[in-house]
Amino acid sequence: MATSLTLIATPCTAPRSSSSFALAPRLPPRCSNATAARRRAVRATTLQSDQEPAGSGDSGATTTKLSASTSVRQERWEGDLPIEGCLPPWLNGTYIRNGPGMWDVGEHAFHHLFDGYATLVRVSFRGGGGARATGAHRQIESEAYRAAVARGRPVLREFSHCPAPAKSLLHRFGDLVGLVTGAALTDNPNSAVLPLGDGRVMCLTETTKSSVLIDPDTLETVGRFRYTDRLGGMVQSAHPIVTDTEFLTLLPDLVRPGHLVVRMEAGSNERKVIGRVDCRGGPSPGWLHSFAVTEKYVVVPEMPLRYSSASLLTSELAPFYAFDWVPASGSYMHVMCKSTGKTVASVEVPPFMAIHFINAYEEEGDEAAVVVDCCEHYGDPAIIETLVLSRLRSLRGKDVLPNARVGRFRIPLDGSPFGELETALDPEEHGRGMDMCSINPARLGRKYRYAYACGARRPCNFPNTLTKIDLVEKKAKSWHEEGSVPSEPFFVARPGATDEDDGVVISIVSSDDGEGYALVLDATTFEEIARVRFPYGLPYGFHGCWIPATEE
Ligand SMILES: CC1=C(/C=C/C(C)=C\C=C\C(C)=C\C=C\C=C(C)\C=C\C=O)C(C)(C)CCC1
Ligand SMILES: [Fe+2]
Repeated sequence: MATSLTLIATPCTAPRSSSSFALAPRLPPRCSNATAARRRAVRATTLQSDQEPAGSGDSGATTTKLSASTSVRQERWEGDLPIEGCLPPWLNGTYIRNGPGMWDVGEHAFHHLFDGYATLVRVSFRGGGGARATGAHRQIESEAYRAAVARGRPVLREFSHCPAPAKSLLHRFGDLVGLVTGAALTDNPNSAVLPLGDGRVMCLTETTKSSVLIDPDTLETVGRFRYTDRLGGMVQSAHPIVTDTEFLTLLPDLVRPGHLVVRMEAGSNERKVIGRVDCRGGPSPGWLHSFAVTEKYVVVPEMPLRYSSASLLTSELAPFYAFDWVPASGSYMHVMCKSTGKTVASVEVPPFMAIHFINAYEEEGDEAAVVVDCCEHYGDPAIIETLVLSRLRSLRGKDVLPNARVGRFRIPLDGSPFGELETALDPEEHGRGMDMCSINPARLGRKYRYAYACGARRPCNFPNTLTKIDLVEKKAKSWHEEGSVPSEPFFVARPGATDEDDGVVISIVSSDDGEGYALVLDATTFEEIARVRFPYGLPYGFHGCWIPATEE
């Protein structure tokens, strides 16, 4: 494991994605066998194997293996990728994944998975006759990242890292201003990557200042996304709900515990308030990484893992980094009508701990309700500590991943004070672990059958399978390869499909032996149909997106 990082600002000479299909040398023919595909040299010309161990195999650069929790060794790389198996003829477009790929800077090694500086990984596919794939990775140039590289240590507050207080009184005053204004918080956008309805592509995490635009072809950081409204706010959901027409998100209010529900039209930079939900427990809002919507409603969760205002304002870590676990404060679900901004239900629910919400829908009739599904950790915040890097690295193969289930809330819309939380299917189906979920986006906010997630093949200390969960039959199918860590399975629908699971699932896999590849599964059968190998291992990443190719 490297504890320091040499940054190599590598000029990319390899062709770029959209035009690269035309320029790139021919890759192995469709449905080539794995050996033949691997024998073809990957053009890894931008990897500087003399300076940094970059990978393995045909690139010629062999040494230290990169795996899920090893920092990426170069700022960027771009090149052609060999395809093993068959890409579906309709799979034309670009998959981009965001995540915390760099946990070491200068002499500083971060402590937690969530701390890493954002690394984008891109795979552009062209299926059909003469199938091709190109790949790339690149660091997002946030202020946090650039300052850390320049100083050889982190300068802003990351998830588990608070910079030491300044020595001089004058600088301490500066620190205080930074804390109160939020300027001391990171802008490292390592969580989601989202194509907006107007064609721009945004990356972000939970600080409002972290929203940036990137170029999906070059992965270059275009610049900060500047909200032109005056809503301010230090934090936001890392998972806005984005459609062709709008961007919906929540802005937690840390002073008067609650959340603003806001909407931004495609093409605009101005968020407008739909309404406000008051939190019912205290002393601050429940941590809100993601939330759910139905066709009519926005569902605002409130769990007992709450923002620690004291931690955020004093730059000292709380028991759970930026959060306090306050079980006595209760758990609630609030439902706001999108068109009126009125809260139509606010119910107490059994204790829960959820980072990622899967989907929600309305049930009509005498017992009208909103059903909300999430990756639920049995009301226990232990998962946060499981994701400490030293544990991820040292406890491989040990059965220390806390149990998780598909938690299904039923929120009655008749004014009843309580909602229900049940387990949607036997958790043994997915190995008692599950998180990092996706659905067919056409089912967003509607009744749906399939969820894709990372599950567990025990013993394990981290989710290590891809799983397709059938919420009707209450069964799951899984993909697993010994020693491999797959990231969020991302569903891409076949153009023109009507069946919910007609498409593919894409995930990027980091294996213990230093391999990195994009895996393409048939979403119906959940069988592997192709893999596209990078010439080096890839760090773990969080969330992906799909950008269909435009007609040529
Ligand atoms: C959370 C706050 C901050 C920073 C957050 C950042 C930088 C990233 C959060 C990423 C998350 C929550 C990823 C979740 C992944 C879950 C996994 C892999 C689960 C696996 C389970 O089996 C600030 C900005 C520091 C301050 C406010 C709060
Ligand atoms: Fe997330």
